[in-house]
Amino acid sequence: MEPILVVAATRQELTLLIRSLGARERGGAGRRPSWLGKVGLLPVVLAETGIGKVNTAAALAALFENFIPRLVINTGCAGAYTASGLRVGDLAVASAEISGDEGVLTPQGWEGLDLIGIPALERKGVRYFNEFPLSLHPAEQAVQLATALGIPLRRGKFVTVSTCSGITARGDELASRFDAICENMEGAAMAQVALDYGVDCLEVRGVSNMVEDRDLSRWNLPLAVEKAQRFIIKYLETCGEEQ
Ligand SMILES: O=C(O)c1cccc(C(=O)CC[C@H]2O[C@@H](n3cnc4c(=O)[nH]cnc43)[C@H](O)[C@@H]2O)c1
Repeated sequence: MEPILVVAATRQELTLLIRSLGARERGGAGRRPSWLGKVGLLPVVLAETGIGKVNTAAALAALFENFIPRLVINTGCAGAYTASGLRVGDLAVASAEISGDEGVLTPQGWEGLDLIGIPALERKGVRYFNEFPLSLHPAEQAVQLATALGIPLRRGKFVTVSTCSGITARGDELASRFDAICENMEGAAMAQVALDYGVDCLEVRGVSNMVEDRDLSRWNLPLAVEKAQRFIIKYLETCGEEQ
């Protein structure tokens, strides 16, 4: 049975999963640590990619050269945009990922890679510039599971940034430009590499902070990563039951 792969930027975002799945360290993720565990009969590989798009892309390329999972799940925390309806501790599922700061700043404003005319990825005749779709079925399953469990979760577009928005106005600008609900630093890299290798992908993040004028006293990273991991465990259990 092909494993499901779960990736996160930091160890904190995987610790509960590693423990709950009785996972043991393995190789095969390039220069990054990874573990193999099980949910019932379902094998699950967990990998710590490091922060940001470069680390995520490097880790996923190394992993996919080693094996092709049936699904890759990106988890961790995220900053929610003010108009999203999300609150700290809620969950968010990506319908699409957007590379939010790859493009050109012109005198008329920001433009994406389409202005340059060079796509980030071309696959099966489709040119992908800044936006990468995520797989529909796993996201719908996640929404249904959250509804059944009474867990607050919203599905919408995520923005991936290299410069985090520590200013309310910048977050509001990205939210309205891309019609997005939250931001992070890795998801677009996962979605692009998964699309390139033809691997289904899902992204579920816990909201650690609102994207507002930077005030770390209002953040709750431990709550966000715990909520996200507890939900991923439930999701993996439903995948295991389908076998
Ligand atoms: O110190 C800061 O100002 C700061 C700003 C954004 C994120 C952090 C982190 O410590 C977490 C980075 C980590 O978590 C994801 N994340 C969480 N919140 C956000 C956000 O508001 N904007 C972008 N990324 C966020 C991200 O995927 C990283 O892996 C500190």
